[in-house]
Amino acid sequence: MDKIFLSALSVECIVGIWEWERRVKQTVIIDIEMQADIRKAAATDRIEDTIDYKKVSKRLLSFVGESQFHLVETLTEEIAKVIVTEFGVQWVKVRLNKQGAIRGARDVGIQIERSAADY
Ligand SMILES: Nc1nc2c(c(=O)[nH]1)N=C([C@H](O)[C@@H](O)CO)CN2
Repeated sequence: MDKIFLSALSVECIVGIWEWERRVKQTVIIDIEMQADIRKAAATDRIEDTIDYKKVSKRLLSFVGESQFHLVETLTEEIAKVIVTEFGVQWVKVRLNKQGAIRGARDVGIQIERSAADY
């Protein structure tokens, strides 16, 4: 399975369950893997024949940056739904890291895999 990946996309957003987190944006770091058959685009050399990862990154920067979810679970799920439903991706893996959220731990977050059949 060919994949297009986008690693360490850093976005500031409102995410958290504590009162201060509803007012102060925090940084989440997002890793994406998308199933993609890259052979047609490789043969035609046309961006129209593949998933434009720039468009995906711009959409995620906007969606996540404007989001105000409480749980990282909800934010991660909604990111996967945007990618599958808006970009015609058949399978996606999303890993969301809320770095620094837990004292003594560098990383904490969620990793999910979703397919078009899930929506
Ligand atoms: N499973 C989860 N546990 C916790 C979350 C979360 O989003 N999912 N969030 C928090 C706090 O917002 C924390 O990130 C900041 O102190 C705690 N537990």
